[in-house]
Amino acid sequence: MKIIGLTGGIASGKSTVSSMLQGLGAAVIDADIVARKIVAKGQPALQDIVAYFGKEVLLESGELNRKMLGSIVFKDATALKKLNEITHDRITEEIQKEINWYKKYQPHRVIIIDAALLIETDLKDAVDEIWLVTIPKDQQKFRLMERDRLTALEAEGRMIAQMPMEEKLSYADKLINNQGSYEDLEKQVKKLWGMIEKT
Ligand SMILES: CC(C)(COP(=O)(O)OP(=O)(O)OC[C@H]1O[C@@H](n2cnc3c(N)ncnc32)[C@H](O)[C@@H]1O)[C@@H](O)C(=O)NCCC(=O)NCCS
Ligand SMILES: Nc1ncnc2c1ncn2[C@@H]1O[C@H](COP(=O)(O)OP(=O)(O)OP(=O)(O)O)[C@@H](O)[C@H]1O
Repeated sequence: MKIIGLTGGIASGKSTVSSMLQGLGAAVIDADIVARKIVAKGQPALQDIVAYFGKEVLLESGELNRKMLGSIVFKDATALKKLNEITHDRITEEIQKEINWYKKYQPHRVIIIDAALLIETDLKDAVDEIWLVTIPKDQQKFRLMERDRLTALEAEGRMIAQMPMEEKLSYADKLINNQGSYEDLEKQVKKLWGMIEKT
């Protein structure tokens, strides 16, 4: 079983690529979904978040107010660092558990770990290969603003919270260029999938 780390900046197209790979037969673990799971109501990570950020970051239901926490951390590097300290080890641990579950109960030839912060965290050590989705900054910003209905300033805040793409290049085993159409993207994904099938 091969474990591939699929990474790239926010809104570069990772989820689009991972759903294409899922269609071709890969199992996908999405770090954003895992990140939601570990801050669910009653989880220790949520208690740590409330202890640091205060009850204001909770909705009336007692769940995390993600929009509010996002608006705090993506314009305050110290707050983001604290949130990362609370969440990252727990996310990596949960992903490792999910990998083990797949190995035991539902073996797949390929598992994709879809994670924006794969290189920035210990997750890079859990994968056999790193695939990087690349996109020019302007296009990334445009797609991010469109998808999440963000202002230019909000989009920039999220983009600069991540390692620049140029720095990620040296970690990548394969590059996927998402500058073109969905069809261009799918062609590249199918080609990479074909290469795995041959190994
Ligand atoms: C700040 C939070 C509450 C905002 O929630 P929201 O629902 O608005 O966004 P969502 O979780 O869907 O993330 C969207 C994208 O933002 C980017 N992002 C998320 N967290 C971070 C972070 N800590 N640093 C940099 N970029 C991040 C990623 O590209 C991610 O795909 C949430 O992102 C969070 O809890 N982040 C900390 C956990 C984490 O690092 N998750 C990313 C795992 S790879
Ligand atoms: N080739 C493409 N042409 C046009 N739009 C695209 C293309 N690829 C992706 N998109 C769009 O760009 C946006 C970002 O893509 P996607 O959600 O896959 O990014 P992501 O890297 O998973 O983001 P995140 O880091 O937030 O999880 C989405 O609205 C998606 O539909």
